[in-house]
Amino acid sequence: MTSNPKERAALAALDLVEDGMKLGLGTGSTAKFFIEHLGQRVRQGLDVEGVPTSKASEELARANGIPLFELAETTVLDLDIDGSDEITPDGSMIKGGGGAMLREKIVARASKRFVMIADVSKRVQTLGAFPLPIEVIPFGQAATIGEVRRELERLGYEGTDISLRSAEAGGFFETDSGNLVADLKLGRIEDPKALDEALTMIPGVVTTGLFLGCDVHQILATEDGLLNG
Ligand SMILES: O=C[C@H](O)[C@H](O)[C@H](O)COP(=O)(O)O
Repeated sequence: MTSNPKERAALAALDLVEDGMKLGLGTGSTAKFFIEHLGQRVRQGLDVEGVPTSKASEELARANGIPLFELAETTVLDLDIDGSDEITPDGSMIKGGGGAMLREKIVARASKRFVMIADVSKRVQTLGAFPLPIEVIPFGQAATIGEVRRELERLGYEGTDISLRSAEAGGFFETDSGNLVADLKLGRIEDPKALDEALTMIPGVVTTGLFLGCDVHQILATEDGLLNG
């Protein structure tokens, strides 16, 4: 058994996978472990298909021989396995550290069961220490950010540091949908629902990294075992 908490959580999620399932394949370093181990099982004969939540996960899944398909109007996934940047005991999350939150939300919504895998450091009592990513369309981004700032002030977040995410190769980070990501350093989010509603009402904001009200099963791992398990 591995001592890596992310891999441990991924392996625990693998136990939930059954023959014939349609799966959502998450994004990030924890989901990567899941996809790699799933690939091993597929090579041993497991019959599943997956919908990746990012181009990176698509490439990884293909390299690991996992059959892929596209979401259609009537597609219902059996199980979505994804990571998180912060999660509270009641399952509210910040996601999007890798910029994949839009596809991740679509896939989570299409799934009968949503399982979050993470190392235990992602567990928080209050969201917001991790900067909240929001996806913004490039057109009029400066005006959109101005609106975001005004909404934050209206909600009582004074002088929030807002930065457009940079790409490692230089320039701005671009999401798989060709948009930008702004990271909001809020520190503490008292009312995530009110914040999410206010931000998503702004026309240039496509979505936020807040995942709220999901019926999510949490698998949190330490070096020694699973939390509560
Ligand atoms: O956009 C990225 C996703 O929301 C990830 O699930 C999240 O950032 C967690 O990633 P990791 O497993 O690398 O901590």
